[in-house]
Amino acid sequence: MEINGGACNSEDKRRNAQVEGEASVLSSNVLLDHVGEVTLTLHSDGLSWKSLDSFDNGASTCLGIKFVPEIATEFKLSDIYAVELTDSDMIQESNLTCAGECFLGNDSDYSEMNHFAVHSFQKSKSQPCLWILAMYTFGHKDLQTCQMWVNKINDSLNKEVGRPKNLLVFVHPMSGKANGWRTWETVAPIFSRAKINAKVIVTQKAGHAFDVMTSISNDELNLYDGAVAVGGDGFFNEILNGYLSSRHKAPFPPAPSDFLDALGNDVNSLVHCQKKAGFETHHNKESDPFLPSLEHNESQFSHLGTNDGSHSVDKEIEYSLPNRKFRFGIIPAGSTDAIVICTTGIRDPITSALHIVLGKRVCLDVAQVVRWKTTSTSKVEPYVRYAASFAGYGFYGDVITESEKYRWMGPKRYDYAGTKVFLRHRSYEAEVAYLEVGSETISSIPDGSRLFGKVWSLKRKKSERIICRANCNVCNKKPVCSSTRSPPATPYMISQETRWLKSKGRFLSVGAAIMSNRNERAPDGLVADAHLSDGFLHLLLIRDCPHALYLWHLTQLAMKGGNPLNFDFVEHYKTPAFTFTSFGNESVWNLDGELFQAHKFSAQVFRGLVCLFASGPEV
Ligand SMILES: Nc1ncnc2c1ncn2[C@@H]1O[C@H](COP(=O)(O)OP(=O)(O)OP(=O)(O)O)[C@@H](O)[C@H]1O
Repeated sequence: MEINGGACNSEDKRRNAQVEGEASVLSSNVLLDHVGEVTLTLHSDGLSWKSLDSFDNGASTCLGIKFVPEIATEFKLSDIYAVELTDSDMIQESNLTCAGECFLGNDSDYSEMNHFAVHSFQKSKSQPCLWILAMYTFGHKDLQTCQMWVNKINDSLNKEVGRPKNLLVFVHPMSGKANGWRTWETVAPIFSRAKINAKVIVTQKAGHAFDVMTSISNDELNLYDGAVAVGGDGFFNEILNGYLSSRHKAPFPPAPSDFLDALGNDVNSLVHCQKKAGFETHHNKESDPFLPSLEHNESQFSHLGTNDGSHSVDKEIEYSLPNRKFRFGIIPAGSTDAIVICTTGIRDPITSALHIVLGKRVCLDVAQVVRWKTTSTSKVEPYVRYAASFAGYGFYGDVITESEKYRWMGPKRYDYAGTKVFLRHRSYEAEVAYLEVGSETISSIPDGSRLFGKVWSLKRKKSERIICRANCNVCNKKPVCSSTRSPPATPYMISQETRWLKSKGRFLSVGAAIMSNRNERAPDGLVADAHLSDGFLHLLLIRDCPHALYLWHLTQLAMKGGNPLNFDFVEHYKTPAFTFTSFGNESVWNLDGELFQAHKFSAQVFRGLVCLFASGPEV
């Protein structure tokens, strides 16, 4: 269809306007704000415009000065998030510049125009991960023509797959520098322009979002396309745990090998405890010498479920995981925001909002952590938590504990607490066992690594590292998210060639990086080549060492291009599962920035268990 609506006084140009390339859906001559008269064409996959003025490539002169508009001449539908009729007065006030006046003629002509705006974005030239809002305003004398353009573009946008329509938005008002609400106010117009229904919940206290996510029925959850966290990593972790705690059904990871020894002869108490907590025993064939794995059922979180009558975790529909439709979004407003940086490449609320409204998708590995015992003297009470980015003990736990005393400092508390904990230089005794995966599984990872452990880590040159980025080959190798029928397997469940190896001693820290954890303090992250969805975590064991060497390691972490793992006291293992037992004085764990006390626990990675509205960083 072609419409010659008479935007300006150039009838001939309009008639002669030809659309090159593929067949157009709609074409009109309109005025493009800041450019002049153009032929605007809607194709099946995007919009393009061509200047009808006698200037090359849209370049023009204004008062004798050559003006080359720095705006795109075509944009893909997948990059357009909204189109709307706009108020001409508003446009006139906000947009008329020298260029606009020159091109558009006098003010009275302009005010007779009707307008529609196409909302898209541009990538920053200096930082391609930074997406900047861009609005293109088109004018036409005929209101119906403008309305038709809006309708046609909207029809095309409605055919774009994967865009959310209904979202649950959790805002943590006290997050970061206590500007969670202001951050939401900044991005909310993007959601309303994109006609997304957002149910906004401003949290009143810690645990509020968790309660909402656990108590919402699966039927109701299915009405939403996702949940958005306006806050930090800890806040996202809380929402993730609320989502998974009653819905993720999978065998537990094998428990630490001395687990039965610790119980002595009182095996009955373990069985009793499992039953009370809603667990069933489940024999794990491959985990010898580890305890048989346990499987939890829906009554595991009975305190949050139907047993106490306060919540209605529905029984009628099973919730399948991973769920491709239900995605998480994070609008960064926290103190560190490592998950946002790793999944969008930048810490910017507008960029994150655009990833959400445009319906981007990336899958994330999630670590399931099962705490068997809180302290050495406490009884066995299995308790499950999930972590998306990082679990750390020793230095990392102590920094969080210390920083809690200085909440009033805002995000700076981490630097202050970090310095104090560094000066203390405390080490902790622990035993870590990790699963070494055989060649069958390793060969499925197209990164050339054939050996695990320290050798794997230290012998690799920086140039051999494959960094996780948008459309990452490593993460896309097995698209587990495409299957909504069966639960994702952990890699060691597939492979027959598995072996548990142990490391025991005094550690300054024990860390498990599920993703690279890039952040402003560690520009390459804790592990530069960790992937978002390869089914592995990176175990980092930092053995007790002289203070100066530890400082050197931390300095390397803080440097872009540093090599923090290249030290004798650093052990690095890529593994899908590990167990941990502490001895003597204990530190605490830090799970995605939140405190977690555990004397004995097991962890396993579920590949691509959840999806995020993000496309991976363009690093
Ligand atoms: N309204 C609230 N008041 C106080 N705490 C809250 C509130 N809502 C959520 N929380 C809790 O605050 C914790 C930290 O939130 P968030 O991650 O957004 O902030 P942060 O400043 O980045 O802190 P951290 O660095 O500890 O992650 C979350 O675990 C969450 O449970």
